[in-house]
Amino acid sequence: TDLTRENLQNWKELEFKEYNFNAKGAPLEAGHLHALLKVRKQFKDIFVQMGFEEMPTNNFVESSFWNFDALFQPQQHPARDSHDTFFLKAPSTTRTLPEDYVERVKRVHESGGYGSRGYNYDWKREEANKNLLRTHTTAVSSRMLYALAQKPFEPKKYFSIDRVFRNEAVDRTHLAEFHQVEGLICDRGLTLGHLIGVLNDFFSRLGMTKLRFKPAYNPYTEPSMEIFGYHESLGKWVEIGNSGMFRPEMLLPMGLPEDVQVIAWGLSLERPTMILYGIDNIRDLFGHKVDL
Ligand SMILES: COC[C@@H]1[C@H](c2ccc(C#Cc3ccccc3)cc2)[C@@H]2CN(C(=O)Nc3ccc(OC4CC4)cc3)C[C@@H](O)[C@@H](O)CN12
Repeated sequence: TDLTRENLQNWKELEFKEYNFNAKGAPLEAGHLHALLKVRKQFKDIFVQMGFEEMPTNNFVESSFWNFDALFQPQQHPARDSHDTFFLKAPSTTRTLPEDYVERVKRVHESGGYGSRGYNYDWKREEANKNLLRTHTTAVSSRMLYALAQKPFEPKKYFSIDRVFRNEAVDRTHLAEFHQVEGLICDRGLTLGHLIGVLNDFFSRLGMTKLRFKPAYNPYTEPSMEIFGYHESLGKWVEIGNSGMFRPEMLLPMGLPEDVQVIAWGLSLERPTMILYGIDNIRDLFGHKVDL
């Protein structure tokens, strides 16, 4: 019917069905935030609330120097061979390193110093130049601490949450890559007690209020502790991360003052996400069939 004035009026004569206010609306086709991204935001919010600044992690490619040598990880360490690490073919080597700092790292590996015996081996520059996919975000922490040491000292709290790559056999709970979460505090007079305190604070914000610590070893931290937390709903103790105090052999060649310590800890994003969302096969975190 054409839109004449009288036609527009005739709706008054039409019979309308009673409006059903209980009818459900049509389901909205909406997207979902991926569980990993929701947990990443949860961790980021916790770090920001605790006064931590985020480190720039936008370089998956790293030199062996920053990923290993700067951390006092010896060149013959098993983690540094191609069974555990993805080395790059092109560009296979890094271009620039701070030469004076490289000299101090070479010396502390070969003959110690700063009160350390060192490892007593021939440190090779070619090994340090090899490019790789970073195996931990601790490579970013070493860059940040070196940069901090080039200015008059001020205490800092940094965190990072990003992808790391390990050339390992994949299985139900391990992929060749995962997201590492890392926090560090750099200040004068820090002790293991401060580390235990900040870990209790950090994990209590995740609902883990009972923590236990077990002595552990990392090449770049001494002492080191594995962290366990009692998970109420699982009703059992779960391993929730690793931690320690960066060694003087790492901090002093950077130029940090002798009375400055750095406490640090790390965990993953995948494991807490799997626990928080009840996912028992890590592949269910990825791929098309996700409906978290
Ligand atoms: C090769 O994979 C290592 C990974 C990953 C990990 C381990 C250590 C570090 C580190 C470090 C570090 C140490 C010293 C200084 C700086 C960084 C980072 C990631 C998780 C670390 N882990 C881990 O995330 N477990 C975890 C964390 C949180 C959590 O939250 C609860 C649900 C609320 C539950 C579980 C422990 C285990 O899963 C472990 O089997 C697997 N680990």
